Amino acid sequence: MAQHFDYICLGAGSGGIASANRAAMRGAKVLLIEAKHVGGTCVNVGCVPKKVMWYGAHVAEAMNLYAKDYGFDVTVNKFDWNTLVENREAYIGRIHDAYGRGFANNKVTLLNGYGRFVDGNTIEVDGEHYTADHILIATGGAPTIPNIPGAQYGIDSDGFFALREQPKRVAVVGAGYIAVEVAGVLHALGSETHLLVRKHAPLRNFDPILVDALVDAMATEGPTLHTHSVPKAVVKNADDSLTLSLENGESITVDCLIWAIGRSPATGNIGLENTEVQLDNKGYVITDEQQNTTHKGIYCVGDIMAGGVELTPVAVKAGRLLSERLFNGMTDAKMDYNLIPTVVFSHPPIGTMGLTEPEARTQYGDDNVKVYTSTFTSMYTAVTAHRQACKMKLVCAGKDEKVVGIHGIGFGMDEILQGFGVAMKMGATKADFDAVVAIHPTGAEEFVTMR
Ligand SMILES: Cc1cc2nc3c(=O)[nH]c(=O)nc-3n(C[C@H](O)[C@H](O)[C@H](O)COP(=O)(O)OP(=O)(O)OC[C@H]3O[C@@H](n4cnc5c(N)ncnc54)[C@H](O)[C@@H]3O)c2cc1C
Repeated sequence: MAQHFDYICLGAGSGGIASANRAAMRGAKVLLIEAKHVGGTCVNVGCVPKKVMWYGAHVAEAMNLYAKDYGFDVTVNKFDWNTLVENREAYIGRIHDAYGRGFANNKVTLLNGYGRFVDGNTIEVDGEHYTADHILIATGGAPTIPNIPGAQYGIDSDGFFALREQPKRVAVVGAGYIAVEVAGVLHALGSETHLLVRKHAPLRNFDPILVDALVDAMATEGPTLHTHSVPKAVVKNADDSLTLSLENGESITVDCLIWAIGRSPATGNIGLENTEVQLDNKGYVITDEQQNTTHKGIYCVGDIMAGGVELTPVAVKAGRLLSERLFNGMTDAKMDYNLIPTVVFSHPPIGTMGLTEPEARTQYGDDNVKVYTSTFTSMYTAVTAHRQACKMKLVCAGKDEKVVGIHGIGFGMDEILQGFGVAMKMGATKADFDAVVAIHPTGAEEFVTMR
């Protein structure tokens, strides 16, 4: 006989865990099903290992680019990739343990296995049936591999985190933030790194000030950027190296090829044909603004949601709000997908929120947009031979100069943005920004002193 629960969460990634825990805290009997590792993409092959590698890259940059001018006579005998990876995985292990304690405290039942819908109320895992009044789909996504000859010789971002040896020469293909971050880390840690993008620059949808500054930083610091580079085929050579040929006739030979060209939703094999859940033409689950799918009693949050924003805190917040609605009487609870701040852990890091300048000009008209910018040398690098620029922009709209976009690239930007996000969410104007006394000397103070 099927075991019955109030709520089943399919997928124990960012969204599933957050929703399961919150539902259980509100008294629901919850089953959380996970096919691989608790924590999903973010904890195992996303944000967490990525940020650890980025910190590793920071240490390398501090020693290689800056230490000397701060008076340190540093001799680096070697860098042991495996030590970094082992310490990273041990940390992830501790996060897994913490999840386990959380589930025990909240009385969430965790089931290891691959779940499929049998019908709108039933999930099957390894031949057993589990029923629930409410079911959440939070199965996330997976990296996309291009459909070209020899593509299988490359690895994806999951494969990057599985590397137990540092590649000597590596090509990262992709123009999104994952490609930029992976390439930046490998370069800083000492791999000869090539970043190949289809068009004229990476992160093309970001504000131009960020794109231009990132391209400038790559030109002086690396990795080597190859623009207008569309992959055509990959060949494995006798010495195990890989030659990637491009549609523009060029080719590049490396030891490791990483595809970072985007992600696809994990909706293909979960039995949705046995429900009335509708997908869009790319396979993402269609929901309304309260995370309801087209099948009553089935919900969806996170990376597989059509029109969503593929970030961990978005999945977490949507999952929690859904549980508050279903199990705590907050009938109006819904996620606000507007004005979501985000950071790219590039070198230097990028922080961005709201409209880019071109978007604001289209939305409000040229006459109603005023832009403030600031360019300076990050003080961290002001005393060193190697200088690094910091660039910031405020995009303001209307007579009251409401801040509708905030963009920055430079040292510390990853930690700067969150507080400004609060201000923007509250509808702050340029005058509100100016009314705040600057914190000196910081990079952040530029955002409240722009003329
Ligand atoms: C390299 C990389 C770096 C990233 N960096 C950041 C970052 O810095 N900041 C940020 O906010 N976001 C980042 N992200 C994005 C972030 O990881 C995702 O937005 C987030 O994990 C989405 O959560 P989710 O719950 O939708 O799905 P996931 O976290 O992907 O979880 C889905 C889970 O469902 C499981 N599953 C799938 N199908 C089934 C099934 N049938 N049965 C049982 N279980 C199943 C999967 O195994 C997985 O564990 C990064 C992603 C990548 C790939």
